[in-house]
Amino acid sequence: MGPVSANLPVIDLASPDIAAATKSVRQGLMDYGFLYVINHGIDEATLKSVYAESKKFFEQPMEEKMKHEKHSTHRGYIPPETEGFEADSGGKGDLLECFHIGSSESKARAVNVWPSAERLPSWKETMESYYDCAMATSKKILSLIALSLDLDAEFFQPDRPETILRIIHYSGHARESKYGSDKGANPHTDVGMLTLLSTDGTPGLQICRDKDARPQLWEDVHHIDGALVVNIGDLLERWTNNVYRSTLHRVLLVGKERYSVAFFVWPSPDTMVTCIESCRSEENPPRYPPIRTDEFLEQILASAIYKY
Ligand SMILES: O=C(O)CCC(=O)C(=O)O
Ligand SMILES: [Fe+2]
Repeated sequence: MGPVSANLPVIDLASPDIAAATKSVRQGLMDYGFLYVINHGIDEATLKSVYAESKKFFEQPMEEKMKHEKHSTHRGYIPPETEGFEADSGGKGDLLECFHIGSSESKARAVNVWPSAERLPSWKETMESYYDCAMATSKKILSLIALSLDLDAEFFQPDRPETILRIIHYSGHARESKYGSDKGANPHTDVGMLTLLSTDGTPGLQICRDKDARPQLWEDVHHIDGALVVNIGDLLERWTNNVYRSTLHRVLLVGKERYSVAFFVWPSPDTMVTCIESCRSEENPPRYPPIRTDEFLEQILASAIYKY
């Protein structure tokens, strides 16, 4: 059997038919935990400059990139094969390299690190501008998700969101691996509330809807021009009492370089995550006790393969 394609719903964020959009969001998050969004408000020129700047950073010599290596507050450059170790992958980390930028109003007061302004004069401005666009788009999606759960549209709007903008580069070839890694990104779920993903169109992203099935069935998430991919993380899965799914995904290498940009949104750290009313019933009683967002993230990050 050849590769299977995931048939994710496409949500038009500019559609006046909110009821229809809400219904598709619900179906997509129940079936896949993944969606496409179109008319998302991030224009092509913005994305183009993000990719151009991303390329400029990753093209630099390793020695230059390592000057910005990620520090204890998770901001900065992460070289290949340092993260994403799967429990059973025998020490094979992700082949991707990436750069993390966080929110400036973060609880931890973590400071961002930036490439040298002399070498890359437009880098910071370009990424900050994308950050703002991605946040505005994420807020629109969070409204639809809230409506899809019979909640007030504002329910998930974080007042002090914790976010990571992750600029990613895949070299495309496993032969560059030092430790025998063979995946761009090992199978994982995202930990937070919402992920907004843009790619340069190069394939490789796959999802597995039933992580316990053997053999696992991996479905390709194809690129759609003009669309962004959205998925939810473990925190929203818990909040919805497992009604919405935080789906396992990975990135295979396809023999060609690949660039992508992921934007991870978490609620404010003091937000209580308590089973949403419309997600509980006699047949589906609450599975988890209430927990504060920061406590949940602390617990889950201890076991997750990604530490952000
Ligand atoms: O690069 C991609 O397409 C996905 C990246 C991803 O899943 C992640 O960074 O969590
Ligand atoms: Fe992910």
